[in-house]
Amino acid sequence: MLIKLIDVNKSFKDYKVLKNINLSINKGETLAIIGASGSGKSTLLKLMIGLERPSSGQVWIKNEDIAKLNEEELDKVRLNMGMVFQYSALFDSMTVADNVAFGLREHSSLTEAEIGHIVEEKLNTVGLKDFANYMPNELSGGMKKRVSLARAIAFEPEIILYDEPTSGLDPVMAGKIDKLIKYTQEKMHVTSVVVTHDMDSAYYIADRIAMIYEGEIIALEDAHAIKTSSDKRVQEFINGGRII
Ligand SMILES: Nc1ncnc2c1ncn2[C@@H]1O[C@H](COP(=O)(O)OP(=O)(O)OP(=O)(O)O)[C@@H](O)[C@H]1O
Repeated sequence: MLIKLIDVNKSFKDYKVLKNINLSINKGETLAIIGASGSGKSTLLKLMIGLERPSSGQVWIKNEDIAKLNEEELDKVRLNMGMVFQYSALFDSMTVADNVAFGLREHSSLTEAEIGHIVEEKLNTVGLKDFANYMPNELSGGMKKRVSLARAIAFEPEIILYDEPTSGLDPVMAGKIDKLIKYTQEKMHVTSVVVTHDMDSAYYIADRIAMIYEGEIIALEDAHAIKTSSDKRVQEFINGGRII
């Protein structure tokens, strides 16, 4: 087990966003998290990387309960994790190559030559080797997401968390991102957690799909079981409210 949440609750003031979450994610697995807007998906992802702390419960990443760690200890755990944010979160004043190199420069003792080599290799992986010297504002949304992915894999982390990686992209670009997510799993044996609204993407990339409804996990199954679920809330969500 690489990630394990035990009895996790999260409230903002009096509002309970996540209720009694128990979730185990295996090494090498891709888990998709689906659910309506505001159901708590992003909060769940943030708990897994320590950007939010649970109000109660445990968040195990490998052999550490990160809910108990201070910022410095958390930083060490995060070196083993990559995150692809919803809006890419690139530094606008840095080139694509510098964005990908940023974490390596901050957190490793690699030489500039070694970093340059890694940046080239990762940009090549995401199909952007010719864009190293571009600025983020010269790229499309899908290209920015790919740069963000290159940055997330630069450290060769064991875990990658994706917050809506295909939202706002056309179907072809969304398909490219999905293939890259699958590539990181198959070739790099990464464990991935992907928050998405995109059911085609969830079916394609995920070993299992977790559905959150009003802060609770109401289904945790493979794609076939989700598609054929007898739970009305699941059917309504996956069919976009169009009950069939
Ligand atoms: N820092 C915060 N302070 C207060 N409330 C918050 C905070 N972060 C999230 N919330 C609330 O928690 C709820 C769940 O938010 P979250 O972003 O996890 O939902 P989501 O399922 O990812 O939604 P979406 O699909 O729209 O991104 C929302 O009602 C939101 O307003």
